[in-house]
Amino acid sequence: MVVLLEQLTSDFPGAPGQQGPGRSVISGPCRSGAPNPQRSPQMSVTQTEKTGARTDEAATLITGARERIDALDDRIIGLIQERMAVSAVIQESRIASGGRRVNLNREMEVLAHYRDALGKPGTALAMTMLELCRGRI
Ligand SMILES: C=C(O[C@@H]1C=C(C(=O)O)C=C[C@H]1O)C(=O)O
Repeated sequence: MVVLLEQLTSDFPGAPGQQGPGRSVISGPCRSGAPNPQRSPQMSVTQTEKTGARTDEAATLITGARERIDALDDRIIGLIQERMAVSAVIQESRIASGGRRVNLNREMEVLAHYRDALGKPGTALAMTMLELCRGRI
């Protein structure tokens, strides 16, 4: 499954780095199973398979950058959980006062905020986040 995900996310034709200037084309012996002259013996097959890199240098860079991404994702998830808790306080207060859980005018403001910052995918991200915070409507 891990290998499949790796292929899906980094080896499909439209993946970042698959096209355009600066992409090094690997051909010849590497593809036919013969030893890759760019890959040193110290580099474990596991690391190259995990990163999709063809050189030690790229594998090291990718491994370090992925650790940063994992740390960022942990913080993003923590912030989303914090947002869910704050949103719940608002919703419970409004419901207790006799109002409704959902306030569409406010949700439009949130959607516009994300769209202005991140473009069209920002809207989709905000919709998912709103669903996490108030459930499906
Ligand atoms: C948190 C609120 O309640 C609901 C949840 C929202 C959110 O999580 O951003 C926005 C609007 C409401 O549907 C609010 O009104 O501010």
